[in-house]
Amino acid sequence: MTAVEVSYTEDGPAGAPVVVLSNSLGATRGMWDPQVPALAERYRVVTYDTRGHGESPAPAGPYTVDDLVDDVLALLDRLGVRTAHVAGLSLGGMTAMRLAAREPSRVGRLALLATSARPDPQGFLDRAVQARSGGTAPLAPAIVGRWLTPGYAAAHPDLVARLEAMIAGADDEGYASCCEAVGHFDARADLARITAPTLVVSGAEDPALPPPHQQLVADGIPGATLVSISPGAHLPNLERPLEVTGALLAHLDAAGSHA
Ligand SMILES: O=C(O)CC1=CCC(=O)O1
Repeated sequence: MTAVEVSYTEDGPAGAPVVVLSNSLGATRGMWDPQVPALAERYRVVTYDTRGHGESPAPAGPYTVDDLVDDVLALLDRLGVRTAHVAGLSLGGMTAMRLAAREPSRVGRLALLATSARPDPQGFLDRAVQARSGGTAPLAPAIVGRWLTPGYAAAHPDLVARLEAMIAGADDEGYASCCEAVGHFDARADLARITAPTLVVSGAEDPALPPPHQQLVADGIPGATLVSISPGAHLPNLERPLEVTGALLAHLDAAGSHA
């Protein structure tokens, strides 16, 4: 499929090394709001909406994660960026992982949060059917119930409402097609080929993609480091922003890392 022109935002100094942040299924680039200000102090931070989400186009499916990688490469080309650090969460992590395996020269350092090299397919394929038939809004409460730990969600009703609205705002066909991209994703054979220095982050209580998924990714990528955020669920960057931002900065700032 032809790459689409995704909608994006840039923050930080124009001449600084570039960090691209890729969102999870159902979220928008706004999910990175807690990370952007600190990262933008010394990086040119590019956040974008994965196709089917936020302000990006939602062409008719099916999509594969390779299509989403093509969108990121097209974005980098549009920005005149040859090499970027790339961080992604969940579906965004799958995009980042596949990008690093396919185009190693375009990725400096890699950060893979709450993601998987082989998600359990059926749940995502079933969800694609539900999104097409009934829309994303009715799915939102159950999905957000996996993004935050129960205690944190109960204490932060405004955040829960904002996240549910993000999911309801996704294009139904685009969201369903991204569910299918997740359901068909299998990067297990890619892992050993990834050469970018890699940080893997787990939410210790993540019910969506539990820690064994990130353990498999960290075990498969040569030299990868695994950090567990506890308590933390599927979006630990929202619930534990200081820890996750700190881990990202420590990884990106490592000596000789500047892309
Ligand atoms: O939406 C979920 O339930 C969890 C998830 C899987 C892939 C992704 O990006 O989010």
